[in-house]
Amino acid sequence: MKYIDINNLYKSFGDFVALENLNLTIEKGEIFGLLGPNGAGKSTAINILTNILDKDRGSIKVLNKELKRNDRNIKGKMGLVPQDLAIFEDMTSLENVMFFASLYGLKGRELKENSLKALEFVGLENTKKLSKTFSGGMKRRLNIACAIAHNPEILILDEPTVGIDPQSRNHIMKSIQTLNKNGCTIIYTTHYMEEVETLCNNIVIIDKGKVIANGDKNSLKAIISDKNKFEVLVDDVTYINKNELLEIVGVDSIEFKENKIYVSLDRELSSLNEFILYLSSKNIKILDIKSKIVTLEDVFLNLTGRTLRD
Ligand SMILES: Nc1ncnc2c1ncn2[C@@H]1O[C@H](COP(=O)(O)OP(=O)(O)OP(=O)(O)O)[C@@H](O)[C@H]1O
Repeated sequence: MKYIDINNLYKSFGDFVALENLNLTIEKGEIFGLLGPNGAGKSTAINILTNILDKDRGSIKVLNKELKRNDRNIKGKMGLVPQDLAIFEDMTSLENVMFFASLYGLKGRELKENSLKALEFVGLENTKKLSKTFSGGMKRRLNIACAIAHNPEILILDEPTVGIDPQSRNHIMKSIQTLNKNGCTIIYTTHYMEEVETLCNNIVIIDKGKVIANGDKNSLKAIISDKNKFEVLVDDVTYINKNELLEIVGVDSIEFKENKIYVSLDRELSSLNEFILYLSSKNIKILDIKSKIVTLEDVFLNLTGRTLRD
């Protein structure tokens, strides 16, 4: 069953087109991944969906009904974890969660009980300490607690793990999976493809306000199933010209990391031979070659010629 259906969503800021006829469908009960590099339009789409921003045109249907501005019923079913922390630093964790839950109409005992449960769920204690004393990871978890105390049917998380320690990241990943198992539909936006690969059933990759690929992770990877990826360790990359390598027939993408070259090659062509001949012609010593597993990052690189974190 479709929970959200977005059709031809268009938004510009002056001359700049942030969303160019975006189409997305989110099924009830799934963890939906919205993947794209910085500036792709993820937050713009989320902000329109949550009524923070007005669209220019297009349609958004929630549970088959066109989303109207300030529809309280639909808003009450949603929880938003915004990209920028939205907590009051001079309040305790419980005060923060109770404040946001009260905006959704919770009162009295239910307000306190739900807020305590949300804090426990994200692994935060109810202390007298003010939120400003919390670590970055704790603040991120509090940000999530504030969005779930009213038990939303759909939770939208806009890059919830930016700049946090691995322990908090793991905790957040697990919390999202548990919420989903308990019936909450999740929209997860990020530019960390590893998170999307771990969490999401369906994934849409957007770039420059447009969908460039969608499907589950296996069907997305199948887009480049005719490619082999290698990690080539060399003694020196100084004299390698990326453009010359890209001119070799069958060389699809090239990335450098220190003395390693990551190369994606067409399986059908003998481009590996040509690639090695090029390195030899420059007197570059190959120290090691490893075959690599294809990731969603490679899919993005293949489709756009850029990495997600360029
Ligand atoms: N209010 C605004 N005025 C002008 N331009 C804007 C505004 N909001 C967003 N943009 C531009 O629209 C584009 C899409 O921004 P958006 O925040 O949706 O991207 P994003 O995919 O969420 O990226 P990030 O991961 O960096 O947040 C960016 O180029 C951004 O500069």
